[in-house]
Amino acid sequence: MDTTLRDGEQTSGVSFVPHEKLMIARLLLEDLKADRVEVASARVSEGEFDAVKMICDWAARRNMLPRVEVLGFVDGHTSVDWIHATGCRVINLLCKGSLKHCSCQLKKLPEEHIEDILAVVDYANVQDMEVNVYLEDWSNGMKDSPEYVFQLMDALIRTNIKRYMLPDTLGVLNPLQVIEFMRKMVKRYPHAHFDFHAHNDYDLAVSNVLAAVLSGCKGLHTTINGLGERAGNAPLASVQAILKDHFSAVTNIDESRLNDVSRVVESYSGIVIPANKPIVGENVFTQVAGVHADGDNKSNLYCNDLLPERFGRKREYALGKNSGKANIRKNLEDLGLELDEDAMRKVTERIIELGDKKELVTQEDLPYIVSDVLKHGMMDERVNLKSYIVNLAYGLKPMATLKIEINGKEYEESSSGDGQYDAFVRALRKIYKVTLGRKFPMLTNYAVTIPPGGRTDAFVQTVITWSFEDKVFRTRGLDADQTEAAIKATVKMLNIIETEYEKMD
Ligand SMILES: CC(=O)SCCNC(=O)CCNC(=O)[C@H](O)C(C)(C)COP(=O)(O)OP(=O)(O)OC[C@H]1O[C@@H](n2cnc3c(N)ncnc32)[C@H](O)[C@@H]1OP(=O)(O)O
Ligand SMILES: CC(C)C(=O)C(=O)O
Repeated sequence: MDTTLRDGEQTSGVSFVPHEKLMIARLLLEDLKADRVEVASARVSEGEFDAVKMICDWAARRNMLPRVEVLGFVDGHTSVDWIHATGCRVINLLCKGSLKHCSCQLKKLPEEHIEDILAVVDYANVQDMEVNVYLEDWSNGMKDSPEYVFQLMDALIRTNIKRYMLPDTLGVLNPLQVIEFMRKMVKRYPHAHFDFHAHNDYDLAVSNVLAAVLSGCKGLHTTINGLGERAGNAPLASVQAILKDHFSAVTNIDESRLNDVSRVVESYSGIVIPANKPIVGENVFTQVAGVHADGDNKSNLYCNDLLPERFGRKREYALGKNSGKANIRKNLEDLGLELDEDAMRKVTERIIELGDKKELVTQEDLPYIVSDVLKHGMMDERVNLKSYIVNLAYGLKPMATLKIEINGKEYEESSSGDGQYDAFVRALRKIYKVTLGRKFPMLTNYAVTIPPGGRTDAFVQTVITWSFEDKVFRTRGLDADQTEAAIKATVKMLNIIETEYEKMD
């Protein structure tokens, strides 16, 4: 069960608007094929009600409604009515799984809490709703008050509750404890369906999920990118990969869509995926060391079962001070370029030199480096920025005017924009789209790095990611001025796409 839209939204700073929730629910159910999704908590807000209703309307049209779940509270009729009115037919009832929570938060005796839960379950049944229950703080319950957990379970097991969802609410368990506690539950209630809900406070969420699987638990809760309260939940991508590769488990998840869905959630949540996050991080399929690239060239010696193509990704070979000839050869191959041994040595030396100065070298930089090192016109520049002015004035919109030569012809254009670079790109877009009638690439990411040290004259590196037709590529600009660095990266992009325009013409 994926709970990106409920626990994932409990990540500090994350709030999805209804159409984003609907889009993510569709991706989870239709593209990734998650078995179940928890999309909200009841009573939260009007916006949340609208979002759940939109998701349920959509799911009902596709016969997926039983796969949509909403968390509700032990509050008489209130949560059940709220959820029922959205069209959702599954309530995940938040019950207290430790004596401490029952007595300190609800200020109830166990018998009173059980009575309240049974009343909600009865009412949900009358409304024809399926009921799952959370035993919130179950992990501490098993440590400190197991007799309470069993008293609760003994009462609930006599009802038609479908699933018992066991959360490690504060992420305090280790895998050995998960095995011990989960086995106790399975032994005492052999016919019950248990879900396990991990939290990552000790970075053990994924390990704990696997321990739960080994101990007889039947359902797992995950989120995209591991979003969730505090340190988050178990990330779906990692759990899926481990289940398949280490346990030969079969799930319905379509791995090839994991990366795309992760990117959508990254963008809607605003929580950037760490570059080293397994499966979906930017760097995890990039070999850096020259020895690795060499081994891959000879016999894929540095590849494991996590082949990037499984997840809709591609292996890359970084360029920098740890590069050897093999990294460079791999990148040249991708560009359809070939160099002799001497040229190869010179280009390798230059890349190492740049890497030593902390400069990032992208694949798109390679033709320029080759051209520069070999002093011949390999990189024939068909787009030249002749002149430009960008200005910033208090109280006025930034303006840009530029003159550019494209395939020997000069064009001039001006535009205002939300910032200097935005004005520059708008002027450029006018030339490409209006004057030349061409498509213009979409800027999908813009990353600025400033070396530490607080110097205002330091070089700024701007790396822009573009998407054009079915290609995604990055260009880099380096300058003491941030706007100029971005403009340099943009002109590199324009030269790269010239060949694409040629193919289209
Ligand atoms: C571990 C988890 O992730 S639990 C996730 C639960 N989900 C959420 O909290 C969703 C977001 N929450 C909200 O929008 C709000 O907190 C609401 C609408 C649920 C309640 O809001 P408020 O009425 O303002 O109460 P508030 O947030 O201050 O306190 C929570 C109340 O719920 C009660 N409560 C706690 N757990 C439960 C439960 N399982 N069932 C019923 N009531 C509960 C508390 O005792 C407290 O009641 P009190 O005010 O009578 O002391
Ligand atoms: C909703 C609750 C049970 C939860 O997310 C948790 O306990 O971690």
